[in-house]
Amino acid sequence: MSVESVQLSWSRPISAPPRVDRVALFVLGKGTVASSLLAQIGEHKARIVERDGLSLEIAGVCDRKSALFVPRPGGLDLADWRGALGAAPDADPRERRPFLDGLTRLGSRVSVLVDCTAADRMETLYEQALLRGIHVVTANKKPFAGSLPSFRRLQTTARRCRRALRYETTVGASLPVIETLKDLVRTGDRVELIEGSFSGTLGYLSNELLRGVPLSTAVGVARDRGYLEPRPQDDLSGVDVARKAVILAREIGLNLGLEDVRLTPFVPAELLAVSSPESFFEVLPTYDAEVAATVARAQAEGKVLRYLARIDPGQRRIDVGPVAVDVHHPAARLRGAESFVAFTTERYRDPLVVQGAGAGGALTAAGVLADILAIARKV
Ligand SMILES: NC(=O)C1=CN([C@@H]2O[C@H](COP(=O)(O)OP(=O)(O)OC[C@H]3O[C@@H](n4cnc5c(N)ncnc54)[C@H](OP(=O)(O)O)[C@@H]3O)[C@@H](O)[C@H]2O)C=CC1
Ligand SMILES: N[C@@H](CC=O)C(=O)O
Repeated sequence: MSVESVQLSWSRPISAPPRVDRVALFVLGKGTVASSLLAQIGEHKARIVERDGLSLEIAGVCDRKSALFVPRPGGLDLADWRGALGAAPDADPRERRPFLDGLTRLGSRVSVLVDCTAADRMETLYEQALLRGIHVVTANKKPFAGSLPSFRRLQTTARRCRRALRYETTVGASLPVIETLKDLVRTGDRVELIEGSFSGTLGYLSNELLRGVPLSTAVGVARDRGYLEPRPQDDLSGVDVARKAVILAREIGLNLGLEDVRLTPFVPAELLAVSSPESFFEVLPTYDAEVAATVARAQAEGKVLRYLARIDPGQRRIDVGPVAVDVHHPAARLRGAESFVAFTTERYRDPLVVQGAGAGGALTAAGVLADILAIARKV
């Protein structure tokens, strides 16, 4: 290369205006996580343009009943997205393909389907998105803890289509649990044990029960703070923790599913038989005394009640349930809605521990946003 051509190629980027790439998002859900995500995008949009050269545009948003698609540069006006969605026509949640096609037609540099629901059978929609060149970011655990063949097919489709499928927030909200585990596996470490307290909600409830707060009161506060699953029975049955454990187990190559988890619920089984969330909240106070007595028994023995998960790859075994731990146990020190995940590996004989608040709309939304930005910055 001549001196002249080097000077030319240097002078161009310095004088050119910084490039801004459009990132089109289609958001599923308008609940705790989705609404925090839209608020955060609205608040940080200008800074993200300036710092990362990325213009995040909401091309569409939907709930169970309606869907709104805004096929114009700039996307949805975030000042009144709720009103606009409220006025949008009804749309069958099983038929989202036209929105995916619309998203690809926008011609943005990056398109992302963002799932902030806990809906079943989203695997099909994710595959349809990936096949159209759309990346997927999701907080929904079900597609990763459900049918093993569907989960593996999804991973293969993402790889084949060279599109990202990111689900960091499915375990520990915005805590860097999944990427940490992926890095251990990618770099050839051997995971010997994964243990921890995977539920922000159950961590919070355990702490409140220890302070003498009735279960029903504590669950009400957890709901108001946005910690609970859309179906609170999923938290209190331990199924939400079991899903997280299955997700982590599959990351280390274990072909296990929910049916393999040895699960003991957080609350008496009869309470979990109540089907709707509304009736669940009604009958909850009936169980306050029984749950308080269990906590008191552990306290009388100088122990602390925690809800823990343990994944033992050697035994191909997952255990999830309440454990009365010694006061020196790492889980005994957790505060508020904190979670922790400890990885014992060939390299980390003293476990590598990820710990911090593990639930809540703002934190989870920040994790979803981080996943979106990680994709857009790479493309
Ligand atoms: N809250 C938290 O701390 C964390 C949550 N998560 C996960 O994030 C997801 C969302 O949680 P959260 O925001 O708290 O739940 P919410 O109940 O607040 O919101 C769920 C939203 O999903 C919408 N929805 C349900 N089914 C569909 C569908 N088929 N198509 C479009 N929209 C649908 C609901 O619509 P409608 O409004 O019509 O009912 C609702 O707006 C869950 O999977 C949860 O496990 C993950 C980590 C932490
Ligand atoms: N309900 C869940 C939310 C995050 O996954 C929890 O409390 O951990």
